[in-house]
Amino acid sequence: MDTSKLKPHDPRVKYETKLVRGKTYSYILGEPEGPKVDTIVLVHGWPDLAFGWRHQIPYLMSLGYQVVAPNMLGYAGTDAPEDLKHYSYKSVSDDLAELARHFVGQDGQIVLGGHDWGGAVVWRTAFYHPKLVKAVFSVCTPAAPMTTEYTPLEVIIGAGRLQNFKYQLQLKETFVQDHVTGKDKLRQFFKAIYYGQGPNREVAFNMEHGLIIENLDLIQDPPLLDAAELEYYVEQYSLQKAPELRGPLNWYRTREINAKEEIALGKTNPPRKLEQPALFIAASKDTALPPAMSQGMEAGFKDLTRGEVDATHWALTQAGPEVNELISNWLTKVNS
Ligand SMILES: O=C(NCCCc1ccccc1)N[C@H]1CC[C@H](OCc2c(F)cccc2F)CC1
Repeated sequence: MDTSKLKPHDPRVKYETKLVRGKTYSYILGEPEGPKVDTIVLVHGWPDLAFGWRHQIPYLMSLGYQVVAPNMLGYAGTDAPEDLKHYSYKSVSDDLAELARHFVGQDGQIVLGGHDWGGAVVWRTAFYHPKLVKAVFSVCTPAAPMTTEYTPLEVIIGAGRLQNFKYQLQLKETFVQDHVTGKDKLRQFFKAIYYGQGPNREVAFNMEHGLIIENLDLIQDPPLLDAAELEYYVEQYSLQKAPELRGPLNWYRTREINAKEEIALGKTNPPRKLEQPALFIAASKDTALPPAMSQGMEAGFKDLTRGEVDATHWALTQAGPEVNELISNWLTKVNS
């Protein structure tokens, strides 16, 4: 079968929606041609879409996997609830579990994969739903230990730690959603996020500041998105009513909610090593999630496989074949 990357509105996959714990989720569904080996659920990050897995979906289908890639809460044809509680790791994990069970039944199992925020989500989902998740992988995002006390990000960054997360101090406020609304601004935003630059190599997004609004209109075509893909991102984000980035940015407003939830859950469900086979793929040039952040994560796993690809944060598209090979080799072990 044709394992080339999905194009926008690609006929090789289906585009469906399901009501999941009161929210409508839209998702890409890819069916294998022959007998199904397993079901894989793929979870994207920010600012991305199910389409962000376009290099992986046809390839995994050709290996015999049924692939379910949701647009996560706040994105594209999925609901963007106002209440931030719906965006917590625990709530999103429970959404993914319910969505997955539509495909594998109450006692079935899935392989679960994530990128970026989706990587953070899949580590927690494997913890909260150990019977459902038979194996779990994350691209770029290392596993963070369960929170035992809440420290505001301002305090952590003010103390000189996690400087690569400085941009999150801007994203959690309303500046970006107030200034990036409407198709033209969204188009410039995606050009900036996917490494487009101005005529004098100006950038309009970096880890230090986040969005640099004064450079936004200078940004030219991005190296990592072709014209049709760029339009698809603009079109899909425009399915949300203005401010279109409110839902996606809500993920950056969950830090206290996640901390409180994990502290409470930790009392009845204490941290333990993940028993499932796990794969972590680092991206050598990811400035938001540098490989060094994964130091020591082995301590949380019984069976962790590590890989690395030579790519930026957008490793799924920039190093598609290399990511696919690492996943495939690991899946062979999982199913052996
Ligand atoms: O903000 C994120 N992605 C946006 C990248 C923007 C970008 C655009 C263009 C080029 C490069 C970058 N990702 C989040 C994902 C969750 C993370 O928080 C939880 C967490 C920890 F704090 C520590 C260890 C693991 C862990 F999961 C915090 C970064």
